[in-house]
Amino acid sequence: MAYDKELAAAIKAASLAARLCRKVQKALIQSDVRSKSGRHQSPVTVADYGSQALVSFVLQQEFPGEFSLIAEEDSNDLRKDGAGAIVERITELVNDSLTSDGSYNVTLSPEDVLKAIDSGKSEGGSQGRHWVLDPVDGTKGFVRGDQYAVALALLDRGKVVLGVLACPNLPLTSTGVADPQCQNNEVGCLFFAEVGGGTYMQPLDGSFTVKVQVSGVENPEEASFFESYEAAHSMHDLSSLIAQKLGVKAAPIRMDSQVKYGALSRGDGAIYLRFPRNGYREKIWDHAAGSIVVTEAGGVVTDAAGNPLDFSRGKYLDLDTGIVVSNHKLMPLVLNAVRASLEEKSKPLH
Ligand SMILES: Nc1ncnc2c1ncn2[C@@H]1O[C@H](COP(=O)(O)OS(=O)(=O)O)[C@@H](OP(=O)(O)O)[C@H]1O
Ligand SMILES: [Mg+2]
Ligand SMILES: [Mg+2]
Ligand SMILES: [Mg+2]
Repeated sequence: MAYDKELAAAIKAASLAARLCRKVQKALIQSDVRSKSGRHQSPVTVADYGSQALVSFVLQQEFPGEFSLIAEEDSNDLRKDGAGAIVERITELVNDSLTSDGSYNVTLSPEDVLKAIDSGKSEGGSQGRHWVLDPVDGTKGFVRGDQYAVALALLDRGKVVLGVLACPNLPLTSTGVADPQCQNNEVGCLFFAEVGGGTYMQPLDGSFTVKVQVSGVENPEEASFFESYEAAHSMHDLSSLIAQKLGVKAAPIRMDSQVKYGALSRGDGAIYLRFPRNGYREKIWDHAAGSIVVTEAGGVVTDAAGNPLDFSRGKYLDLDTGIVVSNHKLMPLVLNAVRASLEEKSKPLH
């Protein structure tokens, strides 16, 4: 396939980053978590920075000279007075991960780490190739001890051509995967997809691979749906109205991050509804890897009006109100319910 070399490098980078995150989540201490400066404060941890430095370093080693990365974090807060100790801690984590892997015989300095983090400042767009990274997607979930993902994708001329989602806390076994190799209690999955090649899942150690498919459910009454764990990230009252109109019986599955896309790609549920509050602009790194993982598994990802997501316009996805995911059979029904619910919500109260 056309992007096999890139896919192998992405799997390697995301697996290493996932191992780093796992180590941090196990030992998470108060000083590892900071609030990002700026108007919309959100948490960021040594794992977010360490993961971004590691993925950026590995990709630059594998593809020297032709490197463009759009990633969530930057080193601004790490270059402020008093951040020395945290930069040391990140550097140590990154070097430990590189040593444990063994394929790169290097020790990075704190400045190398800061530079690696800052090489994620590309603007993306519709020309050329760009890597897209969310080093820890679902940082709130990560801090809570719940679900999170390392999400890495490649854009080629504005289209997502491969995606890797490492989900260190997602159990391998699901109701949707009837493979005897998966019948254990192991936790930690990696999903990967290349355009035209389908979607696959592995345990984090890569010891086996299974092809996955989205749910084939056609009757919405039998479908269950995913939404954000955080009520501030998606309007739960709106998704509940949509589910009611569809006749969905099951309670929503609330889960942090793009792990929702991974779980959906193997049929754990059939629908994902995401409705951020007015004014929120979606970033490409929150959906690029997840969307190809679902579409290559036979699903559809659109905005609330049914339009495909456009990853070619820079770091934002400019879209109509929300993101909706399901299989092809359910999609028209889901979009009708979305339309009806949005209309109902926008009617003035008497
Ligand atoms: N206000 C608001 N509205 C919508 N979305 C927001 C908002 N604030 C943040 N974010 C982004 O949501 C990312 C977390 O993904 P989810 O929303 O799927 O997970 S969660 O269940 O809400 O934690 C989260 O990703 P990370 O920052 O990588 O954790 C954010 O990019
Ligand atoms: Mg964040
Ligand atoms: Mg994110
Ligand atoms: Mg993030």
